[in-house]
Amino acid sequence: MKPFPLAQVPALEIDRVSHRYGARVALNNVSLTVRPSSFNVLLGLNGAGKSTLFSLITRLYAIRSGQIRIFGHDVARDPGAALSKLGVVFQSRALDIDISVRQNLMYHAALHGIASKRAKELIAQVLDRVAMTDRALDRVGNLSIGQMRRIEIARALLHQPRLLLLDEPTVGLDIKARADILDHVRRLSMVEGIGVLWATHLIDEAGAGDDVVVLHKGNILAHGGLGEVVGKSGASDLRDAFNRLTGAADQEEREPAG
Ligand SMILES: Nc1ncnc2c1ncn2[C@@H]1O[C@H](COP(=O)(O)OP(=O)(O)OP(=O)(O)O)[C@@H](O)[C@H]1O
Repeated sequence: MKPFPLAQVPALEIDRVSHRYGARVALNNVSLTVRPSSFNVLLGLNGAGKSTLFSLITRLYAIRSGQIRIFGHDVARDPGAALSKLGVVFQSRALDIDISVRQNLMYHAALHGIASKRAKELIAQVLDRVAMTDRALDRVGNLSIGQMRRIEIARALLHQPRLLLLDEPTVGLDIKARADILDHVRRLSMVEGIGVLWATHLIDEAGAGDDVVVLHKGNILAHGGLGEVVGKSGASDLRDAFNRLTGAADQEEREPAG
């Protein structure tokens, strides 16, 4: 990973975070950093711990071990300041399908305490960012799944967050819609300087300029630029690197040292 300029506070810092459900360890001493203006692909198979990590970052679950900071604000101690900088697109559907796109966004703006006049300006901006301006008055239920995803992204951007988390945002989308959404969010990170953490099990969603985090059974196995992760594991491409890293970890689990 590129070093931080001294003045640049990380968008997200996860510092030695662990989480258990009863006896099951879901996250084991996880540390990772997301820089502003960077696109980070959090790669993990089912059960890797991606959703658990997102639940801790968003305070759905209490952080029992370790620390999480958003632009330097500790999520546990200073949640208001930390969460005001955060936008989230969860796996589950977040829109009311019986009302229009604009009504959904007005409702979300009201939840964030944004006054109606300002909300209208922000809604125009976010719809433009996801190329959905012409659908503002449509009932959400009439949109395709890909278009709904774009509106969910617009909704997450409404309060102008500087860090955006997306949990498996392309589930259920066809190849074209997937590529479009990836492209939109990559552009947001580049053009607007938003730090993005994009959780997926789809290896081909990681692109050449991205940072990659490999999470497997609650452990971070690699974190860095895509080229660096591939190079360090002696692999030919990211798929090969992922298979080598997770295969070696599984082997170690079967044959613990000592
Ligand atoms: N509420 C819960 N109670 C008990 N175990 C849980 C609970 N939620 C998750 N787990 C376990 O914690 C581990 C991590 O799950 P998590 O949902 O965070 O993974 P994930 O990477 O998001 O997977 P997926 O892609 O399938 O959603 C798994 O072993 C899972 O079975």
